Formats: sequence, C-alpha cells, structure tokens
Amino acid sequence: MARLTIDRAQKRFGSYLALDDVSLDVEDGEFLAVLGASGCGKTTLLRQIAGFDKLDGGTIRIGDRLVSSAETHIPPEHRKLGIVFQSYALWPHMTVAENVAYGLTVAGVRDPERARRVAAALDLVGLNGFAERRPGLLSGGQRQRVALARCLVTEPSLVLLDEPLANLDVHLRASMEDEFARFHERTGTTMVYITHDQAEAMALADRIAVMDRGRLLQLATPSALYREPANTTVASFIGEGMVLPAAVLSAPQAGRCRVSVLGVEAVVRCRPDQALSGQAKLCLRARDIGLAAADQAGVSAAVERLSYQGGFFRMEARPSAGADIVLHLDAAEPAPAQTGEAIRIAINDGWIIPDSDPLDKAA
Ligand SMILES: Nc1ncnc2c1ncn2[C@@H]1O[C@H](COP(=O)(O)OP(=O)(O)OP(=O)(O)O)[C@@H](O)[C@H]1O
Repeated sequence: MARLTIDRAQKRFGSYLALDDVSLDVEDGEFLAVLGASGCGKTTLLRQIAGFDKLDGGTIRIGDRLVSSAETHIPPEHRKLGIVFQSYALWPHMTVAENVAYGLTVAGVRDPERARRVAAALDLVGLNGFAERRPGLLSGGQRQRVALARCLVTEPSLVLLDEPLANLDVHLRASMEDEFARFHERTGTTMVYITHDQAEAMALADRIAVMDRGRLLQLATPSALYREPANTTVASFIGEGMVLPAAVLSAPQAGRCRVSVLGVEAVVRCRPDQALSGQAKLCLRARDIGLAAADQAGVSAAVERLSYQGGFFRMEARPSAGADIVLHLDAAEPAPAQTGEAIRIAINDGWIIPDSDPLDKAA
C-alpha cells in the first residue's frame, strides 16, 4: 500500500495540454475514481502514474519516492504497480493459474511460494476451482477476475484500473462492482479507478476526481460532489444538475440563503463562509423540485415530456419565465399531468455554486 501524490502534472501532445497542472493526492488505502467525459485526460493521467509516458512538468510520487518529473522517470516495472485493463490482456494459451503466476515467474519467485500465492490470489477473487481452465472458456466477468488476481499476486503498492468494467453487460457490471468493493475492503490496497461512468464512480470510490479538458475540476467525496459541486461544469455533469441564474436576496446564515429564481423565492444551501450578493448560479437536482401544493409558491411551466422510469415519471417542463431552460423533476405514478399541460413547480432545495467555472474564467 502507498500514498500517491501528484503535484502540478503537465503533459503536452504538440501544442495541446492534455494534463494542465493536475494536482491530487490519494491516501494510503484509499479508493479514488478519476471521472470525466471521453477525451478529458483520464487515460493520459493513468499513463503518467504507470510510467508509460514521460511527464513534461510537475511531479508524481508513490509513497515517498519520486517516480516522475520532467527530469526523473522510473520505468513502469520498477513502480510496484498493478494494472487492470478494460481488455483483460490475458494470455490465451496459458491456464488461469499460469496467467496469474506469470508476474511472479518474471520476478523470479519459484514454487512452492509461487503456487501458494497464486492459490491465495485466486481464492481472493473466488476462482479457486478454475485454475486449470484457459481464459477462452471463461465468462467476461471471470476473465476480469483473473486479471484482478494476476495484478494482486505481485502485491502491488498501488493498483490502477482502466475502465475495467466497460466490456461487461449491465448485470455483470453490478456484480463486479461488488467484487471490487469487497476486494478493496479485504486488501486495503490503494486504488485509482478510471471511468466515464458516474454511477460506477459513486458506488465504488471514497473520493472522485472530476476532470475536464485536462484539468482537475473537483476532488471530493461522492456525496460532496453531488450535494455541493464546486463549479458549473461539475454541477451539470454530475447527477444531471440544472444550473440556473438566481438573484441573492439575503446574506448566508448557517449555510442557507434566500434567492429569487425564475420569479419565485426559495431558501437554498450555500457555503457558510461565502460572501454572496447580486447574481449567483444555482444548482438544482430533480429531487430538489416537485409539483407545488396549492398554498405554495411555484414556477409556472408547461410539461414537454414524460418518460416512465418504473414506479415514477421523469417530467421535463419549460418554465414560462425562461424559454431556454428545461427543468426535470420526478413525479409519482400515476402521472399528475400530461404533455402540454401547465404545472407549478416548487423549489424545495438547491445549492449556490461557489465558483464560476474555472475553465470559463480561463477562456
Ligand atoms: N499520443 C497522443 N498524441 C496526441 N494526442 C493525444 C495522445 N494521447 C491522447 N491524446 C489527446 O489527449 C486528450 C486526452 O486523451 P485521453 O486518452 O487521456 O482521454 P480519456 O479521458 O482517457 O478519454 P476516453 O475515455 O475516450 O479514453 C484527447 O484530446 C486525446 O486526443
């Protein structure tokens, strides 16, 4: 196990800055997910940590050891890492046990120590009955577990996982998520998990690093990312947040303030220490809004779309006071209004986004 510390990492491809001053640290034993849309720089970051590429600026440390900087480059095989790829990368001509043993053989570990460690690793991923099978005769989930066992057997100080569930179907993904979570609990290994799937990141990670266009936008627990996004990009990317302009009507008190949004007053959450006045940006989740009761203030809107989600409807509605805004809210079955009907929407909660987007600022 080891701590990972990345300080102002930079990586260029020609004139494009694929990593732009990325700083983050992963605690010993922590499970960190790196989340972002395609092309945001996740794989580039993983390749720097693994040592597949050379860094142009900044530093990467594993434990106390400097492994990457513009001047230093420790090769991947000397970083004590385990890597699990999306593609499994198993040898088809070797049995499961031989695949798992491979890294030990290369490292000069011999039987009976090697056999003992292979059996323990297969046991850990629940595959001890499969040692003599070839990978071609395993399911996708079983192959991914072999890849996990192969990575673990070398007792890495840090495990990097590059979209390991991307090739699996929905059901298998869910059971492999459990598998990864249990595995992390049992071993306490420091893990960095790359994914573009926020549900996966939320379910697994202690903290999530959200990336966009080569920059780290926020590093926080899943709950803090959802409830208190730091900027507009994170607010709209995570949990389908709606970002709306709001006028601040009162100074924050105990982490709450009064705002006017779409012509309606509401009390919403904000940072207790934030100096707020004038205009702000408000993040609303579907669960923050609902149909207004008769005696409650509400935003007048027209239902544009209803989609059944199993037990409830997702309703999309366009407020009459904001032609370019669509609000989405969840309504219990049976549908309380039909497409085209007028409704009133109450704003029950929300979050004042503390920062305008750092990328907007840079632009
Ligand atoms: N070897 C390379 N040469 C030039 N550009 C590159 C190279 N590798 C990556 N890039 C560019 O750097 C940016 C980040 O790529 P990266 O592969 O890290 O994204 P990603 O977040 O992992 O995306 P995905 O989820 O699609 O794999 C992209 O714009 C990509 O085109």
